[in-house]
Amino acid sequence: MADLCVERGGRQVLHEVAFEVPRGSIVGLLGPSGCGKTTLMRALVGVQVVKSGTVTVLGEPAGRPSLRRRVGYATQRPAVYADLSVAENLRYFASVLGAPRADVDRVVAEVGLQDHRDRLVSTLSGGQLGRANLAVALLGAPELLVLDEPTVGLDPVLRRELWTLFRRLADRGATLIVSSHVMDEAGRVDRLLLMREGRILAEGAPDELRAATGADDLEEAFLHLIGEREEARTS
Ligand SMILES: Nc1ncnc2c1ncn2[C@@H]1O[C@H](COP(=O)(O)OP(=O)(O)OP(=O)(O)O)[C@@H](O)[C@H]1O
Repeated sequence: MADLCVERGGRQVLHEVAFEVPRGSIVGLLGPSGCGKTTLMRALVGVQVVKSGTVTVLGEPAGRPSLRRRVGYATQRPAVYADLSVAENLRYFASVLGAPRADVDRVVAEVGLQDHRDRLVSTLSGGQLGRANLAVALLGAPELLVLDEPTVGLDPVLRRELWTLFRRLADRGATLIVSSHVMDEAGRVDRLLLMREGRILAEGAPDELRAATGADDLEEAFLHLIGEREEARTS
């Protein structure tokens, strides 16, 4: 991604964003609410109108039809049908995506919804709903997974299970871009992109960011970087 600028509602919400993501790695997109994480992800999957800049995904311009089956996207707001069961949703999306039917069982197990597969989506809890939404993105075993806050509303045990799943997928060669505003999750990724106000404030491995700022934890490192930026702006 190079020099990406995006305007929404007449206001610039991404400013010259540039970064590269190594294949087979998990990259965390971290930043406060409204900093532009979702907009950035939308640009990656090719559903965001961009003002300028280039977005290349798996060697092709973002949004190419040929990328549809190679990129999985889980939006923050669940995009599954409330009046269908979990399995019915997955069978439907599998057929739309041309994914094998056997994938339905695989993804249900991966997100831990085996006991709820025949429940109507409208009767699921928030965490179960989020996992059903995530399961759709896993259909067809895409090479790139773009996951917008996939662990929101989950208890710590489920969050840990999902991160174990993300790591397993990366070990199998998938690339994952995962957004979060929970700092304690940030340590689980290979690389972090710290965002603020539509800009990438810093990027690097969690340990590198901690070392560079002399901070004990990532929250402190983030605050340190913001402080540095403010100082540079006012001096
Ligand atoms: N449809 C829209 N029209 C106008 N402005 C928008 C629209 N969607 C988002 N924005 C603005 O763009 C900016 C970036 O929003 P975005 O959703 O990308 O942030 P985010 O970091 O994903 O936030 P959150 O963590 O709360 O989801 C915000 O200032 C937001 O108000």
